[in-house]
Amino acid sequence: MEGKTLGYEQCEQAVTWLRDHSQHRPSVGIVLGSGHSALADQVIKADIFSYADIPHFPRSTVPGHVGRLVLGELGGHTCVVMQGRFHMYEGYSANTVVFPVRVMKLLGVHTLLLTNAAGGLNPEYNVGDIMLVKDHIFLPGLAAHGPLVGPNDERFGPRFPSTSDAYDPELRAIARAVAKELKFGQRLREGVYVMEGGPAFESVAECRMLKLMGGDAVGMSTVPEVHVARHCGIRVFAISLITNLAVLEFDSPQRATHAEVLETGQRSAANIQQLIINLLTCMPPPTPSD
Ligand SMILES: O=P(O)(O)O[C@@H]1C[C@H](O)[C@@H](CO)O1
Ligand SMILES: Nc1nc2[nH]cnc2c(=O)[nH]1
Repeated sequence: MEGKTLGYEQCEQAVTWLRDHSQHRPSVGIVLGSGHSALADQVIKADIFSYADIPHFPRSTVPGHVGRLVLGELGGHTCVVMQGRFHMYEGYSANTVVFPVRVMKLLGVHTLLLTNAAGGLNPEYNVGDIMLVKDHIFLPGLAAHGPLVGPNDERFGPRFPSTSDAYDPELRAIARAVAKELKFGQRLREGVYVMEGGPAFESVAECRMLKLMGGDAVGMSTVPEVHVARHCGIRVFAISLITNLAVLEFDSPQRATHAEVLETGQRSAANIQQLIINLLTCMPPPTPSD
């Protein structure tokens, strides 16, 4: 496990660097998961930075995670877009995984839109469905392997934040209306995302357990980012693209693969992009009180 703690001062240094290198002052943050990176190509007046050039930023190591931060205009908002995220299974601590979200906070971001690729646990789900995340089960977090473990920095938020209200109901309602306009029909779902540590995909018995626990989809990310975003008062919206179906039968020949995850991501890119851009367009414009 990589051990350097990235705190408030390191966030400030990254923010200073970004403000020196871009005129954009983003109010919306977007994190693009596996196979979703093409959305960043839609950003207008884009300033594009490799993670390698930004002070204290970790490096992307996963195929499908480009490793660039894009600042510019999207859907009428000034946005900062992560073209690729960090995962705990890459060997990064939870503190490192969430560093960019804290940088976003200090940049002035008040709303965070997260995307991920996930395996469908709910038997009604199909590959290509888009699930609005209404809640989560944070398996590493339940065992104190979350980003808020350790000394609490009150400049970010309180010691004991609530997570029962993590996923903003108003943004989900707008997304449902947008999906209706886009005629997504049954492809639009709303459910519970389970985060496991990875990098191995789940065994059949594990998939069965996660389904019994109330999970609709399973993945390896997102919830650490949600925890720190809510900790520092950022409004959160998250979607999972169902890229594959969890294997729930012991004698099934089906296997989850990262190649299938990326392939489904590419096939569904247009739908995800339309949903996010239309959501941004319908989102109330940022006000100073947000
Ligand atoms: O970053 P996300 O959560 O979209 O990536 C998922 C989880 C693993 O990183 C990878 C497995 O294929 O996709
Ligand atoms: N853990 C997990 N992560 C995924 N990411 C995309 N598909 C899956 C999956 O089936 N399981």
